[in-house]
Amino acid sequence: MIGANGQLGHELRFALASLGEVTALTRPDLDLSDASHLQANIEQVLETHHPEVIVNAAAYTAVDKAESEPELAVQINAHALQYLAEAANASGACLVHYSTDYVFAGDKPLTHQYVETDTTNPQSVYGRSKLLGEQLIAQYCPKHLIFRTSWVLGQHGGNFLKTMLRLAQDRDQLQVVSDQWGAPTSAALIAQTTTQVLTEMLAAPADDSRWGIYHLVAAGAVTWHQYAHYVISKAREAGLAIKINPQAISPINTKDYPVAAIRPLNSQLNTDKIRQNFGIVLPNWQMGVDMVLKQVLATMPLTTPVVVQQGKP
Ligand SMILES: NC(=O)C1=CN([C@@H]2O[C@H](COP(=O)(O)OP(=O)(O)OC[C@H]3O[C@@H](n4cnc5c(N)ncnc54)[C@H](OP(=O)(O)O)[C@@H]3O)[C@@H](O)[C@H]2O)C=CC1
Ligand SMILES: Cc1cn([C@H]2C[C@H](O)[C@@H](COP(=O)(O)OP(=O)(O)O[C@H]3O[C@@H](C)C(=O)[C@@H](O)[C@H]3O)O2)c(=O)[nH]c1=O
Ligand SMILES: [Mg+2]
Repeated sequence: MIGANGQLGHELRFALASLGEVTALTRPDLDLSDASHLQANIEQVLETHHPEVIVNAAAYTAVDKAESEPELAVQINAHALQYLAEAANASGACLVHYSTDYVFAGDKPLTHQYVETDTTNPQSVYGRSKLLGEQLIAQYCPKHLIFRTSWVLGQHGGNFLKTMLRLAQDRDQLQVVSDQWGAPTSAALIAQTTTQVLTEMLAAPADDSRWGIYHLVAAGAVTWHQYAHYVISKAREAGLAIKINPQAISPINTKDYPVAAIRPLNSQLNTDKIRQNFGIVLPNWQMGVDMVLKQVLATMPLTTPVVVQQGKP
């Protein structure tokens, strides 16, 4: 597994262990930005470990920063994957990879979800780099699984949930966009589902029609504003010293939150394909958010909830 120190990488370390021995590689073990040595380095890694499955959880994920360093984002999220896919294919290994809702423009009506075959049209450097990565993997390694997910949160690494908890402790005002819709999806859910699909596919022939691309997101949809409100309210109930009153989290439009990269307004991904091919029914986004919130709060100082005694003057 590559990218073992990311949000998803941490969860994959645990989940994949049920399939066999996991080699968890981090950036110093294999640097995907090292274009001139990458092909040789990948071959070396494969010769050393002889993996049956290569899972790539490494990526350039800084969406706004990518706008100012597109070459690096495209190297890590796309060009590096051509070597990986070629080497996987040559060795007979299958390649598992992750992509994003940001490959879509997000201009579909909000009453509709994106399906795997919908036309892609990324609006950001990050989205374009991830789309090119998908295409290179599909071209160079037919035995692949690409899981498109969205709004990932986990115990380890940075994410929106942690950002909101930090801001809610420091500020008494917050503005959060309320016109982008998607599904927060926990890294643990992605890792468990990957393992479940892989368990089946490792027994499948190289030409099984189920290799390919799948949407893998929690069920339901929220705006970032609703998500922030949910997390901050729950953290306050749990005893975190929240400065902001949840009523002071203001919904704003995307156009009033100027950032470098354009995000999709509709990030809703349809998961019928993974259900039809593998019988996997994904839980609501709240389940993963509650779980991660509990894990994150366990690392923070909480005030003892005030016990109100009843029946006394
Ligand atoms: N985060 C999200 O909201 C979403 C993520 N995805 C996709 O899911 C996958 C996992 O994302 P997530 O776990 O959140 O990402 P993280 O940003 O948490 O982790 C990415 C990992 O990639 C590693 N990495 C970055 N550059 C290189 C490099 N040059 N060589 C080797 N490793 C590198 C990082 O290493 P280091 O720890 O050293 O920095 C980090 O451990 C990615 O493919 C991402 O595009 C899809 C939808 C949403
Ligand atoms: C911190 C903050 C963000 N926002 C907005 C900006 C943005 O539209 C939205 C989410 O902010 P983030 O910077 O966390 O979002 P972003 O980094 O774009 O998250 C994306 O990451 C990549 C890797 C993916 O693949 C996507 O699925 C998605 O998870 O909330 C506010 O409105 N107010 C705030 O105070
Ligand atoms: Mg981000």
